[in-house]
Amino acid sequence: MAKETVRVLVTGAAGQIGYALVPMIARGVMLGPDQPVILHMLDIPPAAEALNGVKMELVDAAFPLLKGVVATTDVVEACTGVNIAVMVGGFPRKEGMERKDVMSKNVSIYRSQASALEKHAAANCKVLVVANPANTNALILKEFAPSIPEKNITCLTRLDHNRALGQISERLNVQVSDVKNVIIWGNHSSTQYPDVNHATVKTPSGEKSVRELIKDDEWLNAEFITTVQQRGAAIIKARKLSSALSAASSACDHIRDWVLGTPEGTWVSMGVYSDGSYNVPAGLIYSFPVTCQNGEWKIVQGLHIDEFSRKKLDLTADELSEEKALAYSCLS
Ligand SMILES: NC(=O)C1=CN([C@@H]2O[C@H](COP(=O)(O)OP(=O)(O)OC[C@H]3O[C@@H](n4cnc5c(N)ncnc54)[C@H](O)[C@@H]3O)[C@@H](O)[C@H]2O)C=CC1
Ligand SMILES: O=C([O-])CC(=O)C(=O)O
Repeated sequence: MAKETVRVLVTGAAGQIGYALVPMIARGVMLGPDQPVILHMLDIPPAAEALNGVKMELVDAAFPLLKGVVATTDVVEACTGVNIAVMVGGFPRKEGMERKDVMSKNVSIYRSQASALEKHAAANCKVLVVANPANTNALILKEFAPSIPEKNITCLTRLDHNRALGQISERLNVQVSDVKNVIIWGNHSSTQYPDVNHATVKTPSGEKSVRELIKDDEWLNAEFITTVQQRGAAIIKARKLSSALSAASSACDHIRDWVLGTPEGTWVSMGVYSDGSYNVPAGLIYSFPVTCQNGEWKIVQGLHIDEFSRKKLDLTADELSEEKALAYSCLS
């Protein structure tokens, strides 16, 4: 039997991530090759003409799974009936800025869009915030949409997770698909902690730990971590624009695994509302290792956290607490 059509909202759809993301969704990369979709695309009036151009290209591409396109600058029309909301709209940082430098502009957008989603989205709508500062925008969205269950509001750290997999695979000269269970803890910022202590690689002689194979703790505890933390800035330096295709692809990975489930024995990183696991303060949107089943994520429990890691988990939590305070000061 054909599946019921799913409505997917992409905000900031005329921007560069939007341009990479909407064709992926229309091709089934996000929700599967048998899932029909209707795309809702929102942008602001100065981008209306460009947004219409994206809509024209979607029509021209004749995607079999694409059952309709709503392209609008009206937030209510954009949010009405959506099952999945990917929040990309906002102001990206430029070279030399930290992600929190775009705070005041973006938190006020997320506050107003929270209300529209709360009132008009489908019940049980799943929300992924991509726009920076991603964790804090998601927290603001959660606080100003109290009737959306907190488990439905997440932010993107899958790009950082995928970057960590990529660095390990390059270093070991193995397929990226054979590396798994890295963890991104904390903020989608330069304080995030990419942790390989539980990561493994599939080898012809079975699964081996990444530390055992790399045999270079100095590299793993320093250069590897800063490379992943600074990758966004490195892309901006190289492209003069922030990452787009990798962000779009990772957003698809995030939603796909959330909706369709993570493979047995594999976890992924998602920014989710902290329940105090691993002594991370409750009330922050913090990136944890999660597994997903039946459309629900669950934080992986019981992983050993050594002293080095503990400090890093706390440092990025402290930054998120500061961001939360700063966001509230921008709103008042
Ligand atoms: N979490 C992550 O891993 C990543 C996050 N990002 C963030 O994603 C966001 C988007 O990046 P790009 O697509 O490169 O930026 P962009 O500037 O190309 O596109 C942003 C779009 O949002 C639109 N927009 C602005 N205000 C809006 C509003 N109130 N409602 C709807 N649309 C609005 C703009 O008109 C523009 O079309 C940025 O905040 C960027 O920093 C980027 C890469 C990775
Ligand atoms: O660095 C930026 O501003 C864009 C981003 O979030 C990333 O590439 O991780």
